[in-house]
Amino acid sequence: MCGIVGVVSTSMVNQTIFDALTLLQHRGQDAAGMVTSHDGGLCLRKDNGPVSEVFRTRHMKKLLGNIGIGHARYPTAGTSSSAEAQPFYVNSPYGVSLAHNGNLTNTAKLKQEVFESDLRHINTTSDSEVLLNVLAHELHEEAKLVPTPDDIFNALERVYKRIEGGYAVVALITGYGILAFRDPDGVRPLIYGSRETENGMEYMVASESVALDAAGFKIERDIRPGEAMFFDVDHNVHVRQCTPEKVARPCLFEYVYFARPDTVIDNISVYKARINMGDALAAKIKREWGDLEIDVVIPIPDTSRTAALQIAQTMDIPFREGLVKNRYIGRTFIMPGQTVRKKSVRQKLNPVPFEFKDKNVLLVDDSIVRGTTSREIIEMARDAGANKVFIASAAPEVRYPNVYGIDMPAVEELIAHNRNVDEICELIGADGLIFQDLADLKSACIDEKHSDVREFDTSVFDGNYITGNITEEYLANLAALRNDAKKNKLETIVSSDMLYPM
Ligand SMILES: O=P(O)(O)OC[C@H]1O[C@H](OP(=O)(O)OP(=O)(O)O)[C@H](O)[C@@H]1O
Ligand SMILES: NC(=O)CC[C@H](N)C(=O)O
Ligand SMILES: [Mg+2]
Repeated sequence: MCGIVGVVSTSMVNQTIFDALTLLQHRGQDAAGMVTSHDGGLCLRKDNGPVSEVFRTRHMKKLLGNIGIGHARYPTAGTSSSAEAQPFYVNSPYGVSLAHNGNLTNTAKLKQEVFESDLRHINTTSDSEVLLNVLAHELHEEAKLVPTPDDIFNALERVYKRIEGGYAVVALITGYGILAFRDPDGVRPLIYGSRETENGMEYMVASESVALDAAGFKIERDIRPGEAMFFDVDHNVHVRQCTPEKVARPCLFEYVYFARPDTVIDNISVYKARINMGDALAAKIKREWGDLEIDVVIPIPDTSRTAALQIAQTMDIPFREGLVKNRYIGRTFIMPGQTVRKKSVRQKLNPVPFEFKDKNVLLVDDSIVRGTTSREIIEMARDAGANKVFIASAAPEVRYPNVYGIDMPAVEELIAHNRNVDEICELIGADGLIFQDLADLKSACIDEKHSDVREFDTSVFDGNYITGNITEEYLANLAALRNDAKKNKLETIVSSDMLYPM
């Protein structure tokens, strides 16, 4: 779920992109990068690490120009080597840089085509580098020394025909402008806004509205599924619908976990959705555990806070911050590798013992995926002297792999795979466990007044892959390629090979 941003400005963009990436850091904390363009030249900085570490003053000083794109990476394909940090760049045609959020689901086929028909070289195992080369090839096919927006859109229409999966993309075409586009189902989010200045209009396109708000850009609208926008260097905006018009079916997990609560995706407030999730879950708890004595509701920080507070209020039970979060440790779920994830839960969350001692505690989390967090927290609660430990999840059981940009490739790693609620409860060591129902989660996210979205990508909960091209064989290959053990091995090979020294 990387964070992407593109800015066309009337003044230097480096600080604006840096600030936007900082606001999108929760979407990817492994690597960051930025490309800016100045006088026909390009400045690129990317590396592993969080935004504040990747861009030091010495880099910022060199990132010159009024137009640029940025990326905050959570690796979901390839490896987490610095060679796969984004934006990626190819020099022909024009010099194109690209930042991508999501996953392509036909990377292997595309890669072969890129080598054998497009006669291009791919340097890494990243799906985003393949995507960039497909775009570059199709732009090249237009054979225009000076491409018009129509030439660019014509090329992009062919890209849409070739690529499959979930994607939101920003690409800087050096000397011409920024191209932004979203997959045909709108699985991955992308929004744009404008800012009026004395010197003219400025535009920002980003994964989440929060990046626009903070920089003072007025939100224009979400980019529609299958729609492309081109912001040219003269600050004109061009639009083309490249695939048949559809209502977006955004990823339901964005509302559950990925997005910041103050973001609005496809006109649905993430905060409101999480409040509604709390209401629905409280109703289920009352229904199923009506007679249970619960003394205190404790959220598992951070993301579950909004829903947990609502549960406590609805059920008239005290809400307490019984777990203190170390604010300097990132999100656990998007860390690469189970060992580091497990260790970081303990480093990140510490109990306030008297909130647990002799109490019947209801812990609330937004989701239970591998069970890493809940297992550790329940043990902590018991160590702190809790009488009974119940846990409620604002999302249903995650039973299926994700193929559109969340790194959940192997079903065996999912705690709910082939297990019922009682078995999961036993495994995480709780006295009781409740999951939200999928229908309730969907209703919590639907906002009929503000948004036309009625359906979501719910694949991780029900195995229904909306692109229609996901076979058992594909899933088996994905699991074999990207399970935790295999990933560790790949990291070692790639980093020692120094494929792409920076
Ligand atoms: O069952 P698991 O595999 O542990 O995954 C689910 C947990 O991971 C996420 O927290 P994370 O620490 O990533 O981020 P947060 O601080 O935003 O809650 C999520 O909010 C759950 O707490
Ligand atoms: N989380 C994402 O959107 C990742 C983008 C791309 N698949 C990568 O791994 O770099
Ligand atoms: Mg969490």
